[in-house]
Amino acid sequence: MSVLDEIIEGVRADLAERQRETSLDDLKARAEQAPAPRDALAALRGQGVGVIAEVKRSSPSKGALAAIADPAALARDYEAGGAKIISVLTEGRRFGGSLADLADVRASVDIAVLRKDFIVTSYQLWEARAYGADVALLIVAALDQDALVSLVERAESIGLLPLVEAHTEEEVARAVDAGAKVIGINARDLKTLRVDRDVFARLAPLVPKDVVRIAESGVRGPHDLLAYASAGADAVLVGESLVRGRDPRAAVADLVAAGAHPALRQGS
Ligand SMILES: O=C(O)c1ccccc1NCC(=O)[C@H](O)[C@H](O)COP(=O)(O)O
Repeated sequence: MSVLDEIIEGVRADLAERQRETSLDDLKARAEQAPAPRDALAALRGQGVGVIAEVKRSSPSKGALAAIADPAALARDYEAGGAKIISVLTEGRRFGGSLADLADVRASVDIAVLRKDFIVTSYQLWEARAYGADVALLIVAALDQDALVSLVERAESIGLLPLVEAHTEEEVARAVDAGAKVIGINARDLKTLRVDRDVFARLAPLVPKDVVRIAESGVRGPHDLLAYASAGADAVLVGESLVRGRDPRAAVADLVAAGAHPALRQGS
């Protein structure tokens, strides 16, 4: 069984527990009460190469990364540093996250928030919206094509922007066929956990020009942002280097400054 399969097995077990506790109707009612979605697509299409800053306590590849007692305070630092979107890992077993983190972060910042999890059912999309997410991650490798298409449509119908994540040529083609407006290319192979930053440069040309391209994983500092930008990234998604650093606000600001360089993209 691959790491991704193991993660999803745990996600399904935890999901079954939550589904026993909260009916879909109750979840939909909560989603109705949630604050209106923020326009993440406009943010991503704005000037410069944007930064999506992640709240990440631990990971399967690195184990414990940072305690993060107050995810909302970290998110406010990210926002003050100029992040365009906050990513919140809500998977509990391997990443130490929760839906409570998502709600806390969303209530504490004025920018859009991504639910980063292993979404396999529409119930999780309703959860994402109910707890305040504006964007939801859909991982192509975790879904068959019918499920991917249906989750992209369902996400959009309830006001979530789907960020569709691909790792291979075939997965990029599936993301495009599913109608993704935003495609993330993850440098981390979810089967081996190896990070290969060159994957982005190889796959980005396969993404149509009108689709936002996000480079995910492996950003250690401005030099990696600039490399991804020169390969066509509209934004980068950064976790580990921000949560491990001493000053997350300054680290985001350094990335944002690099992404605002006049030689890079000027928005669409
Ligand atoms: O981070 C992991 O070890 C991991 C393992 C298996 C599935 C997903 C995983 N990470 C999720 C992510 O995609 C990253 O958190 C995100 O791209 C940020 O990456 P980084 O800046 O390298 O922490």
